[in-house]
Amino acid sequence: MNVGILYSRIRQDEKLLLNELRERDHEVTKIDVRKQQFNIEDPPEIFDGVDVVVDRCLATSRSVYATKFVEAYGIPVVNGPETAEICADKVKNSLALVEAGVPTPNTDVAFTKDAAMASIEEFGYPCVLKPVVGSWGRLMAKIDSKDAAEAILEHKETLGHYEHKIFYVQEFVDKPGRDIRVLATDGEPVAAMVRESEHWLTNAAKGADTDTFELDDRALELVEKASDSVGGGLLGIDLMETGVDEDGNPEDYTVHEVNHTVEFKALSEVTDVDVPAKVVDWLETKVEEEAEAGEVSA
Ligand SMILES: Nc1ncnc2c1ncn2[C@@H]1O[C@H](COP(=O)(O)OP(=O)(O)OP(=O)(O)O)[C@@H](O)[C@H]1O
Repeated sequence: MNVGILYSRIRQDEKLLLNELRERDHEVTKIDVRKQQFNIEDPPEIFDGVDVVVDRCLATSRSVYATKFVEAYGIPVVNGPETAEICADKVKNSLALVEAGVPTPNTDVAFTKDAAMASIEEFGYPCVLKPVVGSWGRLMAKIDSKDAAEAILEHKETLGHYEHKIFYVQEFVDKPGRDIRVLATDGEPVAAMVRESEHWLTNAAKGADTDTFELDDRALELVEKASDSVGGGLLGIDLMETGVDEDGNPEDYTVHEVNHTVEFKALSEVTDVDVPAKVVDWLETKVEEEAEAGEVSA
């Protein structure tokens, strides 16, 4: 098959994917989105012969628009634009999870400093303020006091980009010093890891320690539901444990986020699972299914 990779920078994650595809003799078309003009009717030539497109754009806005074009050109794309749109925005992400009955941290959205302050006081201290768009834990604030809240809100209102004027206030989850990242393809886990840190942000990008994690039935159920809630695809599903029993086993979970252009280098390093191989297996199946569906409707 000919796999188009939408990208603006080739990271280690993309290299892993490209190596696996080439080892299996698949053709790879690298599509640097910075160099394309996406016409509303005629696809750029680079898409000729491409069977499936994998979106690996770093910038969310590019992901959302470029995948929309690929879909309009009639080429299967993972993840699709609807999924990208939900995952790219924490508000849409939270709403989708709630609608699907997936436990997720309670969240308020407010449009003014005063309304946000009322939410913060309601949640109590500490609570969390997140930018609606962003990743790697950037510009996230754990608010420990009213003084801190006032300062952060004022900074955001005065200095922030317009997206920072949407205040996303969330309850603080007292997790056991770690969160769980599951890489899943259409709700089927490929591998999972815990990210452990003394810092309240436990993102791998922030230097957290990582280790493998065995998913129990409840986690499996939530991963499937969380994936469905955003339309499926190759996703990174982030969970926090909301309690652990005497033996250190999770009592329940809350899903705080589903990521659409998920990084898997850190996971590959920690697990025995051949992550890129699993991802390419899934892609191959997807393309076969698309081809069969095309033959049936033809
Ligand atoms: N409500 C919360 N209570 C406690 N800790 C939280 C909460 N929300 C997030 N965290 C911590 O902050 C980290 C980053 O959160 P989140 O995933 O929402 O941010 P992000 O910028 O989208 O990160 P990434 O892109 O790596 O997923 C999580 O890994 C978790 O450890």
